Amino acid sequence: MDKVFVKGLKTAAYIGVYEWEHEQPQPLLFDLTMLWDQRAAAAADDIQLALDYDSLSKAVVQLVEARPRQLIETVAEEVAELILSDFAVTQVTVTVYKPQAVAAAETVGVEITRQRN
Ligand SMILES: Nc1nc2c(c(=O)[nH]1)N=C([C@H](O)[C@@H](O)CO)CN2
Repeated sequence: MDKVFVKGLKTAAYIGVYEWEHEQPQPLLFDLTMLWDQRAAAAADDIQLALDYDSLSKAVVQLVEARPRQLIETVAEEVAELILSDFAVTQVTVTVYKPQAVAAAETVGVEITRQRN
């Protein structure tokens, strides 16, 4: 199956288990990979038949920045749910990076793959 992807999507999120993490935003980055049959869009050369990575990215940023959360696992699940419900996608892989979480590490994160029921 074909894929549409977004790599390194930047957000500023209130995220973490510590009180101070809810007082200032910190970067959360996302890689998003969606299964998508692109043949109809390519044949018609029509954005209406494509998975629009621009509107999808904007929807993800809006969701992530909307409210504070404790765990990056929660953010990953909510982003996957949004993409499966609001876009005609059957499977999505969401990777969340929290680069400022562990000083000794380049980054930390989680990755999930979810399918539409
Ligand atoms: N599996 C997780 N472990 C941890 C998380 C998390 O979201 N998922 N969060 C924290 C703290 O918020 C940390 O990032 C602060 O530096 C610790 N472990």
